[in-house]
Amino acid sequence: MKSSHLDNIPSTPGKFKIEKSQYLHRFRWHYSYLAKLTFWSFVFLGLIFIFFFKSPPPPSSPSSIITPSDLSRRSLKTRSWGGPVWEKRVRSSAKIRSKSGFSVLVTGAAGFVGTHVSASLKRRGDGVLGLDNFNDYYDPSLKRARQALLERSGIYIVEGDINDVALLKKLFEVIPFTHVMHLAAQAGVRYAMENPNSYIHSNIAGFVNLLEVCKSANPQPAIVWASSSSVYGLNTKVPFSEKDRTDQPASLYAATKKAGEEIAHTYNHIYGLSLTGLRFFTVYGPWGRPDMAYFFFTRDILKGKAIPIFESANHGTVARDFTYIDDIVKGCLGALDTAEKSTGSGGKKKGPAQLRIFNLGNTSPVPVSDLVSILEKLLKVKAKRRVMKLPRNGDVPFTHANISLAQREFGYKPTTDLQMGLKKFVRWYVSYYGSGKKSDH
Ligand SMILES: O=C(O)[C@H]1O[C@H](OP(=O)(O)OP(=O)(O)OC[C@H]2O[C@@H](n3ccc(=O)[nH]c3=O)[C@H](O)[C@@H]2O)[C@H](O)[C@@H](O)[C@H]1O
Repeated sequence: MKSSHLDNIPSTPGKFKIEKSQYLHRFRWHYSYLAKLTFWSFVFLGLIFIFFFKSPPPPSSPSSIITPSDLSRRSLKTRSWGGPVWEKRVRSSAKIRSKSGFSVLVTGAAGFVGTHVSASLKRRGDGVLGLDNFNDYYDPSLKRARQALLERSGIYIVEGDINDVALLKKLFEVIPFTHVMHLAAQAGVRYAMENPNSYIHSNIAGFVNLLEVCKSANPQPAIVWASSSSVYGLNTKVPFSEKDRTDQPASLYAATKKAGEEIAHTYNHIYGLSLTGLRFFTVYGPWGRPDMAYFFFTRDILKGKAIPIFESANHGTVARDFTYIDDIVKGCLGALDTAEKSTGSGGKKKGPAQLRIFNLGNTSPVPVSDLVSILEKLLKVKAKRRVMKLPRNGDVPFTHANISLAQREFGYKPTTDLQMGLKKFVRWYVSYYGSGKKSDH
């Protein structure tokens, strides 16, 4: 094809010298070609240098078992655990300081319930080691603040995931834990529609990993773990009793907690693990979870932002058996104190072991609109209420606990009503975030 006249027009007008010799032209072309080649060779070598010398070194393996989840985790991040200094920290945190105290591994220790339970155990002289992956389901700076709080009382939180088998094995190698308080989980009922896999990852895969390590440990620990009131799902019989059916979960969250209860049965049956599941009823209080209604209602009321208040069909009330954190902590400690030893060892069952489920609620459901009225009084700000139909997102219209079983077994008796509990929460909230309308968390 013939070139068009446009091809002969220089890109830099005025510099085009048609009379220059062919030789000079070729020399210049070669010269610039060599310069470019040298330049790009240096860039290429530089990149190779950065790749080999700056990439993180492979972790010095304190343990030999590597799982696929470890590998994917490590490809992003180097291992933050292992070594003599780390082991010393672990030992010191888990050291029992009272006669007949326990050594407890608390998973989810930087979480809301985990922080409170860890602090309480430590106060009474038990050895406590925390484990938490510090994920960003909600503001991780709140988890870091809780961590700092625990650190001040000598509790170390190992940063890691319950899916990391090598880490769990290492922890049991260093400390023969008598108990595991398993509170690490993907919480939240509505978020399950946004990120279903996170529930499978933490509440099912993570739980199984933990049980696998516990069943092989010698001695096997007794395990107390967080189930949920949400397992009652669409039940209409009130108050909810542990004997009631729990086969109608309304959310994937509830379904994973129910699955956890069945998985617990299996590990108890095959391996003799002592397992106690606690069905928590809408736990609230200082250092709580910002994804929960009472927490973000407080934030939004202070900001003057509208709050959505759900109502069920025919303008029916939506109510919860809100339970104050201190009551829940007492229930957790009661369950730990009455947990019998696991009967197996090294993966073999030696005899039947304890398997329990308890409701931990407050036994007095309160409509969500009343919760808002209490907050209005405490905050001295009128809420902008947007009443709307309960969305089909996993929420159930009401919860109400029958707590007689926990009462009988370990004297569980909640003592804080919603009015008093929210007063303590608001006091904490204001001291932590300030009462201004600027809190942007
Ligand atoms: O007991 C449990 O097993 C669960 O408790 C908690 O779930 P819930 O009881 O659903 O608490 P939470 O979200 O605070 O909603 C409270 C109320 O406000 C209503 N609600 C909620 C949001 C909203 O925008 N408007 C509203 O009216 C809503 O309809 C509800 O009536 C934990 O989050 C969960 O992890 C699990 O532990």
